[in-house]
Amino acid sequence: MSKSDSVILQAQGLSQVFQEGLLATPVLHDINFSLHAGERLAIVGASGSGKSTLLHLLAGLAQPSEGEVFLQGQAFASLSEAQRSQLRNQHLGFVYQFHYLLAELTALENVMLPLRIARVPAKQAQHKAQELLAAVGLAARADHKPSELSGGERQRVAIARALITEPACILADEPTGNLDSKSAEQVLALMLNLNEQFNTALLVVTHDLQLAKQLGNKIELVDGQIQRDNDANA
Ligand SMILES: Nc1ncnc2c1ncn2[C@@H]1O[C@H](COP(=O)(O)OP(=O)(O)OP(=O)(O)O)[C@@H](O)[C@H]1O
Repeated sequence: MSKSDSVILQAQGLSQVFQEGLLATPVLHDINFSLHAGERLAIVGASGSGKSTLLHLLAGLAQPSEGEVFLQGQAFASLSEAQRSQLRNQHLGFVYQFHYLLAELTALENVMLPLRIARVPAKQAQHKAQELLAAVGLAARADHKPSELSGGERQRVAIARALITEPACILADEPTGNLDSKSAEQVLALMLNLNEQFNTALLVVTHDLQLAKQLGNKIELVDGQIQRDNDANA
């Protein structure tokens, strides 16, 4: 895999404390790491350890109590809300446990959607969406609606949709959490393949230690802090 040294996403001294009245709940404490172009990283931790909170901060969807997140060298905190969403849309793709495809649109139309929102002409968007559906092995399902696809196929459509804007980084939250083990394996293999093919950095939040192992690099959140582990033979 060709890797460059460029840092895509950087967490610097991130802490998050949720304050409700007099009750302060510290969730994250002094989180530091960088994700480079083409790198893969799993974030694991027990339920309630702060994985989703961290993912929100990394996407610039919430403000940390302390510290900063840099996406392509730009600090989210230094930007307006509109600039933050522009930066996010330009460089990040999202894959969730539930696919969030629009029921009334075909697979092709769902994949095209981010480009249509970005006002890319329909023909161009359609061509790109067809290419990506082929890349995820679903060229023959382009005209199917989500209800006519299996769970694994829907998740592959969601991955194609996340990739269509050519993001530097995919943030995935339990991407295989809703799938049977065979579909989960296929979806993981696909993400690893796309990561190599497009050099897209891949950050996956998961409970699944097997999945984390296959990603190679792992950060474990324990008591709001990082315990790092590198699995060379993953
Ligand atoms: N807006 C909020 N206000 C107060 N507490 C919150 C808020 N959001 C999350 N928390 C608390 O922060 C802690 C971490 O939550 P988070 O959802 O990040 O954990 P998680 O590791 O993603 O959990 P899971 O694996 O169960 O999804 C939990 O104790 C949760 O109750």
